[in-house]
Amino acid sequence: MLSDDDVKWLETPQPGWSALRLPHMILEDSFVSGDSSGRRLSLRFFRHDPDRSLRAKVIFGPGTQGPPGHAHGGSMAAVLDDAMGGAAWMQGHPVVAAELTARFKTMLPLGARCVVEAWVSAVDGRKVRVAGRLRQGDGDTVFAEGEALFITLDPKKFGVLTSEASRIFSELDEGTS
Ligand SMILES: CCCCCCCCCCCC(=O)SCCNC(=O)CCNC(=O)[C@H](O)C(C)(C)COP(=O)(O)OP(=O)(O)OC[C@H]1O[C@@H](n2cnc3c(N)ncnc32)[C@H](O)[C@@H]1OP(=O)(O)O
Repeated sequence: MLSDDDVKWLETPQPGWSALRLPHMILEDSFVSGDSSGRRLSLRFFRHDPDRSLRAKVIFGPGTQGPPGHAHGGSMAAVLDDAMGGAAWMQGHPVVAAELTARFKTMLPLGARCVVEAWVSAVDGRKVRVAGRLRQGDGDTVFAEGEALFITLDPKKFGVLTSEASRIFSELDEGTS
C-alpha cells in the first residue's frame, strides 16, 4: 500500500531528530501505531533533540477516510493524542489523556506526507499540558492543531512500560551526548 519511497521518507529523520525505536509491546495492537499494512496510519516517531519535543512522520492511508479522498477528523485527533502523550512521556511524565481539543484547519489528502510536532507547554503538579500540530511534511500547510491535558499516574500502574520508556530515552541521550 505504501511505496518504497514513502517507507524511506517515513524512516528518515530530519536534521536534529533522533529515531525512537519503540518496542513491540508498545507497537503491537496500538490503535495509532500498530498497523503495518499501510492501509490506515503509518507512523514513525522521533525526538527533536534541541528541545526534546516529539516529532512524527505520518501518512494517512485509504482506511482513514472521512470526506472522500481526505482523512477523518477522528484519525487526525488520534494521531495528535498519541503524539502529545508521547511528548509528555518523553519528558518523563507517565500520563494518560484527560482532555483533548482538536482544531481542523485544512482537509488532509489521503497519502500526503505529514509531520506532527508535539511539545509540553506547562506542568502543574500532576497536570501536564501539551500542544501539537499536524502539518504538511514539505510545506507550511497546517491540517490540525491540538491541545490536551494529561494527568500523571503512579508509574507503578504502567509497570514495565515506565522502565521501557526510561531505557529508550536514556539510549537516545547516549546517542546524542
Ligand atoms: C516509550 C513510551 C511511549 C508511550 C507513549 C504512550 C502515549 C499514549 C498516549 C495515549 C493517550 C490516551 O489516549 S490515554 C487513553 C484515554 N484516557 C483515559 O482513558 C483516561 C481516563 N481517565 C482516568 O483514568 C482518570 O480520570 C485520570 C487518571 C485522568 C484522573 O484520575 P485520578 O488519577 O483519580 O486523578 P483525579 O484525582 O481525578 O485528578 C487529578 C487532578 O487532575 C484533574 N483532572 C482530572 N481529570 C480532569 C479533566 N478531565 N479535566 C480537568 N482536570 C482534570 C483533577 O481536577 C485533579 O486536579 P487537582 O485537584 O490535583 O488540582
